[in-house]
Amino acid sequence: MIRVSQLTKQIPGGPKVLKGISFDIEPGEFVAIKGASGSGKSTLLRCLAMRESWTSGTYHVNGVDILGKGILGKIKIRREMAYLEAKPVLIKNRSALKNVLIGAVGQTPAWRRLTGMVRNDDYMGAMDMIEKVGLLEKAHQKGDKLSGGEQQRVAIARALVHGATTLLADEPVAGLDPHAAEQVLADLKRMCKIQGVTVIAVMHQGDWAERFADRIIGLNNGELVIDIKGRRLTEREKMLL
Ligand SMILES: Nc1ncnc2c1ncn2[C@@H]1O[C@H](COP(=O)(O)OP(=O)(O)OP(=O)(O)O)[C@@H](O)[C@H]1O
Repeated sequence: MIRVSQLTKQIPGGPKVLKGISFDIEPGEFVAIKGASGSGKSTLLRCLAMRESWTSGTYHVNGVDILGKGILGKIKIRREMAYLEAKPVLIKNRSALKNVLIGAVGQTPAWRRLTGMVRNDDYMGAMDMIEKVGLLEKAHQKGDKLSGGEQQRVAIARALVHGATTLLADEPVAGLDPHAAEQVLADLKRMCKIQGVTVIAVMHQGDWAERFADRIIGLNNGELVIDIKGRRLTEREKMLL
């Protein structure tokens, strides 16, 4: 379980971007973060990924005090949680399969990324995951020949093959056409349901959050103003975001 208590983020000499945010997230939940531009969504996600320092608050993952553990806490987060950017960074001249096998920066040793060397028995796991994200027929296509949605699905497969149990995705369907966006979100949902993967995704545009997420957390000016499960936002709640 992910337990965040009183997370505050003050930019030195600047604004207080997050103001006492608290929530618990169970394994296998698909949580969407909504809020207007500048409300603090990306900062919250980066704090969960430990890519941004916390000004105050406590952060427990499966009972481990992440902030109390210093660098070891950061390593645990990097190992167990994958941060997916809106535009995933793939190695352009390597196939989807190689990209999944080699892993992302921070997940895989540099020598392995540079040489592209992989163990034979890793292939099976990677192909399984590529099949789960519906890209079996594109497994040997080069990274730069994949569409935006396919690249995002390779990034999801890559994160899961390398042991991530939580995906932190910042606008994973931004810039995708509706069909591709639907495929990416359906993949994420399937991973939650079948594999028990936890997904926390910034999804402000359209009604994607209502359609795919189990739960919506809403931010307004750095404060958590909405936390609902299993239903759509009411008109009044939409006005808060
Ligand atoms: N390093 C920083 N220095 C100064 N201000 C910052 C910094 N990081 C974030 N902010 C400010 O904090 C606020 C929240 O930023 P954040 O990127 O988290 O918002 P967001 O909700 O993700 O916005 P968007 O939907 O536009 O991406 C913004 O007003 C932003 O300008």
